[in-house]
Amino acid sequence: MESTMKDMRDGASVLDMDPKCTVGGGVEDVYGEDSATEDQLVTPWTISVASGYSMLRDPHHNKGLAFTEKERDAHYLRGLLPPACITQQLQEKKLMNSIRQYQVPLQKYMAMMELQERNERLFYKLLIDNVEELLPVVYTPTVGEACQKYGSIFRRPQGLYISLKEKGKILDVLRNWPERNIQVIVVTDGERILGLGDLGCQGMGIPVGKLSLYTALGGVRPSACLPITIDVGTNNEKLLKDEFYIGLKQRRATGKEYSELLHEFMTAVKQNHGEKVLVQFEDFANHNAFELLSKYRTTHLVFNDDIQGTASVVLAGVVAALKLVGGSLADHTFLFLGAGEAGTGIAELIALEMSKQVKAPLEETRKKIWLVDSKGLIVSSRKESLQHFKKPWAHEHESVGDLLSAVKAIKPTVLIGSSGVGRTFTKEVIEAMASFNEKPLIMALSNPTSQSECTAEEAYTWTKGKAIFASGSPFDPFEYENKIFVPGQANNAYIFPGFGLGLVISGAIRVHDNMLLAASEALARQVTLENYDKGLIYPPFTNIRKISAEIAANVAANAYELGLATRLPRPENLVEYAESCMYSPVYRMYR
Ligand SMILES: NC(=O)C1=CN([C@@H]2O[C@H](COP(=O)(O)OP(=O)(O)OC[C@H]3O[C@@H](n4cnc5c(N)ncnc54)[C@H](OP(=O)(O)O)[C@@H]3O)[C@@H](O)[C@H]2O)C=CC1
Ligand SMILES: CC(=O)C(=O)O
Ligand SMILES: [Mg+2]
Repeated sequence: MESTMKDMRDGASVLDMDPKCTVGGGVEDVYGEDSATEDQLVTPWTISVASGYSMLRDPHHNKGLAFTEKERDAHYLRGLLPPACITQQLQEKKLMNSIRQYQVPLQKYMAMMELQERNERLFYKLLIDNVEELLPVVYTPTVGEACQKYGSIFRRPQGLYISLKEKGKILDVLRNWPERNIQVIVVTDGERILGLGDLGCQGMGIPVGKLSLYTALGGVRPSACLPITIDVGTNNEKLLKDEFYIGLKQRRATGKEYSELLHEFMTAVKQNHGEKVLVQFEDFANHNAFELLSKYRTTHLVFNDDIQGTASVVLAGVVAALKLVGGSLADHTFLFLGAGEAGTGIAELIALEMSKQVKAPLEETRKKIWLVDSKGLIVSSRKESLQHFKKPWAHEHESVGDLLSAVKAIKPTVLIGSSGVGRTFTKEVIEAMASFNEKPLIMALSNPTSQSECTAEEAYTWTKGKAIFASGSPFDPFEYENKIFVPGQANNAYIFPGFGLGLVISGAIRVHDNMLLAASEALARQVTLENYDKGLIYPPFTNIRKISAEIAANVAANAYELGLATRLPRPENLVEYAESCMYSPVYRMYR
């Protein structure tokens, strides 16, 4: 092989070589791959210089028709592109026109993924400039369907797959990733993908989607983002029987086998990427999620989006809603349907904020918060049999078996859905909320749209327009009795991009609960009077980069106060500093 390479460098023509080396119509079997028999090993050579044809195929550098005349000359692009030179703005217009032609959301998703693989900057330009329109395409709800069908829409692998097969070799696998300066990893094991359950290896759509938001909404460079799926098998029978399933066809590893693999992963991450890489756990089932978070929060920079990010975004919405419904946090009574990661995570952060505000112990403020799980209201008589994360919520009360009875018994002012089960806020439940509340706050957090506890239309009509409503997946504005109601989107996408940016720019080495409060506070104060007038408790996503910079600055400030920041000296103006660090998708000019 070496002599062949040398001949090439010395200018020997491919045609001078043994013509028998060429098969299947090819004329350049420079590396002898075609001539190798099937069981003969060959080296998969790659050309790494970004110029000419390879530059057009490289999504980090490709600009398509936006390459200027000068660039076309300088980078061997003449003839490889049609003559027209157009601007990035025109490319954007053309692509938006074409994406809008697709009627099926999954087709839009695939068009966006194809763009991301072809021209990364254009992908991010589109996403940033059209965020309200494209968020439901690259994120919830469409990403849920994409994960369900990942096996059949899968073209090129995105992200890094670490399966049980890689046990003992995870550090090597991490080193296979082409980028070196990773700042944020989003990792899932695919067991609780949105409210869609165990999608195994096909859950990869989630880390990929979350990280595109890290870049588009939070300004973290795409090359600093690494999506990872850990494949320990799946208990999804349908996938196990699917011949096109892309993951390990075995039931999920549990216990020691699971925790050893995860430990090897966490150790290798720190070894390969250092102390300051942020690992965001995403869509793990709750029987692993809480344990992973508590195990690694003291040794790594880790954050569980479903427990902590969701808590921060919901607290912000509730605090903002106080301007509409009145009273302080401690004046309200909360009832959750769903006592898992999201439910108990939110409950704990609300109780923490309340305890800071009223200077009362957490044990006291928790009493303002009630949760219902699949077995009914969580009460003290159930304590022995409850999972550990539910125990703090087992208050004194008689048994209550269902949500409607719980609503009638507790009379909450705020009703939060985090069950993953669609249409569980029935007409009776919502009417009951409206019967004893002037303005009931109703949050249907479950994703995707099919799992939402109720629709915006149901919340507004069943409360006769009294509800303040927000949901995890977006709903269109709804007209009721000649008034337009605009539902907010209570989704952790408001928090994690800015939160992560704040950790990155301050060089934080650990996540502290106060940082979640800081992020929440920064988000709540972005809601304007104009937003409130429309019934919104979150600012629109159109301003998300500004919002993310504010969140990042607040989180970073907190990291400095707590002595957890390593980027010294502390920048004077953290908002400006955060903004200056944010990735811009505008094309760079090439020399
Ligand atoms: N909007 C957002 O930003 C976010 C939304 N979510 C959404 O929240 C949902 C739940 O996520 P997560 O908390 O992680 O999931 P978990 O599996 O941890 O928790 C689900 C909870 O819902 C309960 N539950 C399930 N079915 C019913 C039912 N029919 N009636 C009453 N309770 C029920 C479960 O009860 P039991 O414990 O008895 O099994 C469990 O307590 C998902 O749909 C997810 O997409 C999650 C994170 C962020
Ligand atoms: C939004 C999110 O993280 C979830 O639904 O799991
Ligand atoms: Mg999630």
